[in-house]
Amino acid sequence: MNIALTIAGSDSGGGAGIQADLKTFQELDVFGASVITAVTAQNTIGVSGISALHPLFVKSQLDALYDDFSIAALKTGMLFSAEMIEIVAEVLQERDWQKQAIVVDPVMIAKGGANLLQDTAIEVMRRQLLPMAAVCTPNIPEAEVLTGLRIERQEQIREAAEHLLDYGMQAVVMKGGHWQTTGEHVVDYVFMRSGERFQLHAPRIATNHTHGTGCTFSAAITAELAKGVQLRQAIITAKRYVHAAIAHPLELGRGHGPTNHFAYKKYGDRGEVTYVEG
Ligand SMILES: Nc1ncnc2c1ncn2[C@@H]1O[C@H](COP(=O)(O)OP(=O)(O)O)[C@@H](O)[C@H]1O
Ligand SMILES: Cc1ncc(COP(=O)(O)OP(=O)(O)O)c(N)n1
Repeated sequence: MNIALTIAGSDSGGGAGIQADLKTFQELDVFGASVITAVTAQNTIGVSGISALHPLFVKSQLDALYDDFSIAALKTGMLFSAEMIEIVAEVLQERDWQKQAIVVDPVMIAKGGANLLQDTAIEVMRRQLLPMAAVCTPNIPEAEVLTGLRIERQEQIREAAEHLLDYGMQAVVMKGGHWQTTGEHVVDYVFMRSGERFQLHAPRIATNHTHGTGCTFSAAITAELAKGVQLRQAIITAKRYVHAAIAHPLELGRGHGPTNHFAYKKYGDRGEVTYVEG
């Protein structure tokens, strides 16, 4: 049984954060372990409170896992503060980070507008975490913050991705959920260090139930990597997983409802996700 780890915040509403990650791991047949960085009081309407754990207790959780388990792949989600990122990076350095596939989802702002990463943490994320990533999965606003570049035209997506690849990661997925939102399709742009590039296309689903899409996508990549799947195929399968989760909403809550983590196993992706080279 392959073990995947999520280092992220708890979403009491169950649609994003640790809860989305563990559901995704389970559905994709890996054993999920978790290190909680912060607890949020959250539902589909928004975040009403955040209580970050002490970074030393985050270290205790990581040490407890590494003293017992062999982690095949891990993802980071809500890390909240510079101190938290520093301690996570320090433990990963001590624990042979090169032997694990690391997925960095640079979570910054929840759909309801709550800030999940302090401004002072951005530079620490750039310097200490991004260089360890096998893949980083920013949405377009997150990519703008990480690179300091404006992304208004398609060629600027490539420029920003190349900037991110310079930090040392093997691949970057620029998620298109927030990009050209009037179009019929969503496109995610994948840039690999090897020079390989491809786009993932899917019909844009008219739904309010997109809470946790980014967490679910990065968790699915992590699960596939934990099973030993190559990075390109892991990204494609993850896209199919999250697309199915959006396409079959559960209609829960009064705001941005959660995606359906059961859907991929039940219905597949209906063949709606395609990829295009370049
Ligand atoms: N309305 C939608 N229809 C289909 N796919 C979507 C939709 N919204 C987001 N996605 C997909 O969900 C994944 C997460 O993207 P995004 O919503 O941009 O991330 P985040 O939650 O981090 O902001 C991407 O693969 C994106 O293309
Ligand atoms: C605890 C926690 N972590 C991450 C998020 C953000 O998740 P994301 O997948 O980006 O989805 P939205 O919040 O944008 O819907 C979160 N809300 N809570």
